[in-house]
Amino acid sequence: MLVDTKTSTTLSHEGQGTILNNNKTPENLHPFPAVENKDEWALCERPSRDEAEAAVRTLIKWIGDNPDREGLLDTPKRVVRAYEDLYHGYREDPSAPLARTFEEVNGYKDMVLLRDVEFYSACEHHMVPFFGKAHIAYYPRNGVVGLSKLARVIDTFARRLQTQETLTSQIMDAIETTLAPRGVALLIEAEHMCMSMRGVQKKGVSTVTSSFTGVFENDIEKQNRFMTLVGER
Ligand SMILES: Nc1nc2c(ncn2[C@@H]2O[C@H](COP(=O)(O)OP(=O)(O)OP(=O)(O)O)[C@@H](O)[C@H]2O)c(=O)[nH]1
Ligand SMILES: [Zn+2]
Repeated sequence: MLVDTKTSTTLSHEGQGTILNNNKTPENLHPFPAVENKDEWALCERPSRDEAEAAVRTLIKWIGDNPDREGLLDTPKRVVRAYEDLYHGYREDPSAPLARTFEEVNGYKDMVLLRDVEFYSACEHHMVPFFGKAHIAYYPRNGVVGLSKLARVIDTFARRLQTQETLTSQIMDAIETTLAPRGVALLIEAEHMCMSMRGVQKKGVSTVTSSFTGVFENDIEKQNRFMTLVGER
């Protein structure tokens, strides 16, 4: 627990965000929560742009360079702008893309599969990229969803600080909760740069996570069909 003396607000650093324990609602809150810790994210406070840029200057000095030399003068601004792009998932509602479904599909009820959806994320331990492909399939219940919307859900969660396991489970939860299909299958394969360019330095390791719900869960044949359609790796 930390106490912010400027505002006399009690802050806690448990979980993914800074939690304001009073009932005030500052204007600069991050708007959209991850599915499983909704209350926590709804209360996550955002520092000012100036504070974020000052933090980048500090890191430049920490690594041993001079933030006042010409080539680095605008770098804090660029980094903060790049972070807005790289971490845009924090400002997006993961359930929004799935809100609209199409029922006029002539009764189509079989599997819909998106194969090889490229994504980029960053590991929450080192803030270093991990990237790869997601393969996602579902059996429609009441209608189908626009294909790009499933890719948007993947990006909304990928563009946050993540572990691959959490990413997998959050994508599944969002689809289950919002679309409520008869079943969902998800396979994610990714390379973690924190394992290849630093630390243990093992290049080319593919980490694979998977999750099956609904009609996929206890049906090995459906799981095998999904894996066959995804293709031999
Ligand atoms: N389970 C899981 N681990 C991850 C993921 N991304 C990175 N890691 C691992 O997170 C671990 C963090 O380990 P720590 O021992 O706390 O940190 P560290 O001292 O920097 O570890 P090294 O990476 O081994 O140098 C490492 O083993 C990483 O490979 C992920 O998505 N899921
Ligand atoms: Zn890492």
